[in-house]
Amino acid sequence: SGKSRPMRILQYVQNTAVQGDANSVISAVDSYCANVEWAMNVGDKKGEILDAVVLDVRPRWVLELGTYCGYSTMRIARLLPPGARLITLEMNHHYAQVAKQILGHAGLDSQVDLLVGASSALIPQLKKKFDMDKFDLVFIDHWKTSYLPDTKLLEECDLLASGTVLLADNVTCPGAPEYLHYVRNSPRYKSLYFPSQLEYLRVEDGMEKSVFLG
Ligand SMILES: Cn1cnc(CNC(=O)c2cc(-c3ccc(F)cc3)cc(O)c2O)c1
Ligand SMILES: [Mg+2]
Repeated sequence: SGKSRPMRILQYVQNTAVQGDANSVISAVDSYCANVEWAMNVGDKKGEILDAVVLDVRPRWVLELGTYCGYSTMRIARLLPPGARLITLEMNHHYAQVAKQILGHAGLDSQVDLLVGASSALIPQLKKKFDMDKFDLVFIDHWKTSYLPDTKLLEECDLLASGTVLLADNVTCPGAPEYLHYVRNSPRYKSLYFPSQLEYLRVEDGMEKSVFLG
């Protein structure tokens, strides 16, 4: 039952996870997607790399590109210091609707602003909309062909400070070759690859951590 895969994930979360307990919601999504049907969440293995980066950066302002069901949104939001904000952009209305409900079940919706629309249209509005200046951390996990143009747009909109960390999912599978070449060859980034596995599968994937040097 459940019309879509995101709906089926939401139903499983609502039926099995403890309301207000983010870790139980994260575990519920992982067990559903590992045992019932695969879904493109960052997953538990790469999720531990994401957690470590969030804890290291201790960001005040976080941007996520690509919300999907809100799995990585939860992983980030549950680790944020008080007063920090996570803005997540999703262009698919149905995914956003499901993510909002999953974030609500986890009790994390107060730290998160979920915007629906094209990242290329939303990014230029963020400073004014949220009265903010620079992001401390950007998690990139949307269309793989959008990674590079949106990174250049973040630079152009002056949303990156010296020290801002970009963390990109799927740089090996499905891959983001143009993005990788850019961050690894530009003098404006210090880049490092974190090898891992594609969510819920024994397939190589990894995340690229790139520090903007200003
Ligand atoms: C429809 N859509 C809305 N947002 C997006 C952006 N995300 C992805 O495309 C994405 C894809 C895969 C993946 C798919 C098939 C496969 F065989 C191997 C990997 C994994 C991920 O972690 C992803 O983030 C896609
Ligand atoms: Mg991904």
